[in-house]
This record gives sequence, C-alpha cells and structure tokens, in this order.
Amino acid sequence: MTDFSTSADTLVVPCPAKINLFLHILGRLPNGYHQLQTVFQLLDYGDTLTVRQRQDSQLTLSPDLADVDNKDNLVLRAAIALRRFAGYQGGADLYLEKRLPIGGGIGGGSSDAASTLLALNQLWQLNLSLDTLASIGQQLGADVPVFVHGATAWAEGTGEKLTPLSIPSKWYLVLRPNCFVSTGEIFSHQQLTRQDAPIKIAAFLEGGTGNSCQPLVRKLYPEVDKALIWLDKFSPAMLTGTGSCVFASFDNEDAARAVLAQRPEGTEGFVARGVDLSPAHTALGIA
Ligand SMILES: C[C@](O)(CO)[C@H](O)COP(=O)(O)OP(=O)(O)OC[C@H]1O[C@@H](n2ccc(N)nc2=O)[C@H](O)[C@@H]1O
Ligand SMILES: Nc1ncnc2c1ncn2[C@@H]1O[C@H](COP(=O)(O)OP(=O)(O)OP(=O)(O)O)[C@@H](O)[C@H]1O
Repeated sequence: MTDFSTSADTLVVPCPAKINLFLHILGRLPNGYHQLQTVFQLLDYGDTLTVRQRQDSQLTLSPDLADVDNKDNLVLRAAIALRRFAGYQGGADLYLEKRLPIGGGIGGGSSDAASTLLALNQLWQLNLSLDTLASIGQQLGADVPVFVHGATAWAEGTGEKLTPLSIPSKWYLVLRPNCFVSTGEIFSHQQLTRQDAPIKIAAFLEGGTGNSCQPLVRKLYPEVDKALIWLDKFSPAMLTGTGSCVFASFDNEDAARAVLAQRPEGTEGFVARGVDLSPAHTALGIA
C-alpha cells in the first residue's frame, strides 16, 4: 500500500465540483460539438487528489474506481498528456479520493483532470502557463479549462472562452437522482433544442435564464423529473449540465441541510457553498 503522508515531495489538491447556473445551446460546430453559453459556478466541495514524486518514470493511480478503468481515468490521462507535452521523463504516484457522483453534470472527471495538470505542473516544476494547461486539458474534456483557470465564469464556445464572474455567495443543495445521464447521448439526441439566441451577461444577471437540456433530460429520465419537482417545492430547481444532478440555492447552510435531510429515498446529495475562486488554486498558491 502506498504511503501518502504529507511531505515536501507531496501535494494535496481539491478537485471542486461545478454547477451550470444556466446553459444555452446556440448551435452545432462542424466537429459535432455544441456552441454554448453558460455560467460555471465553482463549489467548495469535491474530490481530493494527492500527487507524490517518484524516483523512477512510473505513473500510478489508486484506488481503482468501480465504474472507470484506470487507463480511462481522466487523472491518468491528464498526467500522460502533460508529460508528453512537456517531454518530462519522471513519474508520480497519484491518489484520488472520489466523492463526486460520476455522470452527474457536476464536472467531477474534468475537475480531477484539471487538478492533476495544476499539481503535476508544480511537482515536476514544468512552469507551464494556465493557458497552456487549459489547452492540454481541453483535449480531455470541454469542462477542463474552467477548472484549470480556477474562477467562476461566464463561458462561451464549447466552454473554453471564459470571463471571470463574481456571483453573490450562496449555498447550494445538489441532488442526484438514482440515474446516470450520458453527456454524449443528450448532445446527439434529435430532440435537443439547439437554437438559443445569444444573450449578454447582463441578461443572465437579471434572471429568467434556464438550462436548454432540461426539457429533454426530464422527459428521458423520469427520476430527474421527479427530483426537479420535489426540490422546486423548497427553492427554484434546475438541472446542471446534462444532468443527472439538479440543484437549488439557499440563503444559508442550515436551510439547505434541512432540505437535504428530507431528500426522497434513492437520491443522494450534498450541500456546498458557491465560491469565486477554485479551492485547487488556493491550495496550490496560484494567484
Ligand atoms: C454540458 C457541460 O457539462 C456543461 O458544463 C459540458 O459542456 C460537458 O463537458 P464534458 O463532460 O467535459 O464533455 P466532453 O467529455 O468534452 O464531451 C462529451 C460529449 O458531449 C458532447 N459535447 C460536449 C460539450 C459540448 N460543448 N458539445 C458537445 O456536443 C460531445 O458529443 C462529446 O462527445
Ligand atoms: N476521475 C474520473 N471521475 C469521474 N469520471 C471519470 C473519471 N475519469 C474518467 N471518467 C469518465 O468520464 C465520464 C464523465 O464523468 P463526469 O463525472 O465528469 O461526468 P459529468 O459530471 O457528467 O461531467 P460534465 O459535467 O463535465 O458533463 C464518466 O462516464 C467516466 O467514465
């Protein structure tokens, strides 16, 4: 068993979740990806990654995730992509404490990948810029760049054109119905609406925006529909990303926790605070 006690050659980094405070789909690009407008709200809750320098060139990842082969894990894929880009010869032991539900629309895999890039860039003293790390990360997932840049942001393009945004701090309850939604399935679905008109940041701040994937996802997944109806009784509820998680905001932690405690059987969830800056950046001392 690998010993991951903290020392000079070890970094411990949070991998925060995100929610999409709104999500519009403007159209489809020639590569099949969709042109979006969204606000990524970072949360102070997520997975935790520990990276430790090795004296040889091996890259190891533990423990195994139940549903993801190690070779497909975005942590290992990010480490390999970074090492190849930088022409670095050394290795590292990586340990991922997974808390975020997979396929929930809260960006867990992308955040794990981003924290891997940020941490190994420091551990291996590669000195690559955030822009460079974000472009390496974008090849791994559309949500990786926002986690690399580490700020709650207005996003356009496929999520890589980012404008930091300060949102009044709120508490969020994120509820996960008992189902997994494939992002690819929703984006390739015939009935997805892809014709939202572009809006300005001011229009989002004035309210009234929504998630354009929500009508289709709640139709395909009755569990999502039920979760939205239930949570909406306490505070306006919305889908994040392509789901399956839904969320609602509350003025304080106690109010959010009181609702979480009554959640319907079969659902799981967590309460987290919205943050302007990524806890990964704070932990690594990135300005
Ligand atoms: C919907 C969001 O969660 C909003 O935050 C993200 O844009 C999805 O980001 P992600 O899970 O990192 O997505 P990826 O792993 O890059 O892509 C999964 C699949 O979703 C589709 N996809 C994703 C993002 C995007 N802007 N257009 C797409 O059409 C593609 O078919 C792709 O094969
Ligand atoms: N470390 C990881 N954590 C979670 N999923 C991973 C990881 N590595 C690879 N994956 C794969 O990535 C896919 C997407 O997982 P993720 O949890 O990021 O989805 P998501 O929350 O819907 O993301 P998004 O909000 O970016 O659409 C999963 O199907 C899983 O097989």
